[in-house]
Amino acid sequence: MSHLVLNGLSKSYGGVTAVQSLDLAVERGEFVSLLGPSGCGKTTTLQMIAGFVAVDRGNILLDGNDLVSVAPNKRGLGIVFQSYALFPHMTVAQNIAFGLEMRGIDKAERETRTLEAMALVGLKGFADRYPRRMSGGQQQRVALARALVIKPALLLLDEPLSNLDAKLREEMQSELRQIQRSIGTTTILVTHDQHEAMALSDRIVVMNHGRVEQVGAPDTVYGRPASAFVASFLGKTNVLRGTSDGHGKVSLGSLSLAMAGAASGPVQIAIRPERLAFAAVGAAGLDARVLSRVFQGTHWLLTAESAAGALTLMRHNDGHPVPAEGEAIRLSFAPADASLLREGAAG
Ligand SMILES: Nc1ncnc2c1ncn2[C@@H]1O[C@H](COP(=O)(O)OP(=O)(O)OP(=O)(O)O)[C@@H](O)[C@H]1O
Repeated sequence: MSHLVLNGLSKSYGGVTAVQSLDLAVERGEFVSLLGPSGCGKTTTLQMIAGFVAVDRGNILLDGNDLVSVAPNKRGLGIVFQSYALFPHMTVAQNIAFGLEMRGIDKAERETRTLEAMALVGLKGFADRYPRRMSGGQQQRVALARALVIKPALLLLDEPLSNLDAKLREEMQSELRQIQRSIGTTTILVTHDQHEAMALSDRIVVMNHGRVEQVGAPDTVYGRPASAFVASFLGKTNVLRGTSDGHGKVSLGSLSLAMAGAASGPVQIAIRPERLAFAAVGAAGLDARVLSRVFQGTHWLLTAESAAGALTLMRHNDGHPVPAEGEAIRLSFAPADASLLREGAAG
């Protein structure tokens, strides 16, 4: 049985649909991110799991038990917010021990578990410090220790790293992942940052307009996006226009590709810039003309136009000549790197 199951979860605010019939199964110990643009419903989903927002329709099953009518403080969940939400008048140790005190855990066990949680998040020696005398990263560690000390059934993280600067955020991402792996707590992260979702997650749930667009491992949603929305939300991509003959063949400008599953008529194909290569001399390919080239240190970024649409491609700065603006090029790619996009919710 999956650890957490969301079944047809729905929520509207007045006339605004925030989450529409969301289904998701999360396995024990999994790290799952809800990823999407502002307003796509990810926070509302997390808040329904936490119990802070009432569910209109659907179930939230934790180990098979429906949480919908269980009070938030009885769900046994650990939650970390973007704003840390620490108690300013309490020391680090008091902040962390608070949840244990509320649960009536005796003093000796409180102390042991608080010290363990502080060690887990790298805060040994900070017990008597007050939050205002700590950096953002340290405060977020306190918030994480406070969520974990109760040994929650689920860890819910709502944009926990977005107040930190870029370098610290990256450090905290790998630490957070390590901590989560070491304790194995099933974790749901809300983020609008695709890099963060890809770095941390076992699976990513890409959301748009209150619905799930795609669920999959990071390399799957990045490399095999199901829709134009997913392709464009997870980094740079090329969406090329072609025509399918309905019998497994797609024409893209000067290129003919074997691609199963497309009905006859116009189709859209996504291919990442780093997966486009120059075709070998004499080989078939997609003819294009370079519009611009920009040097980026480790690589060049080229834009080009083709009969299948505008393109961006990357060339590693490996000493080989790079075509100039106006030059004709022929591009190729492995059919496995191209994704047939689903019709619908683009942009
Ligand atoms: N308390 C509320 N009252 C009215 N509408 C709300 C409320 N909370 C959220 N909404 C609306 O529901 C939709 C989903 O909001 P939600 O906060 O879940 O999205 P989000 O993806 O988490 O966005 P963000 O990253 O900006 O927090 C939005 O259209 C939002 O305006």
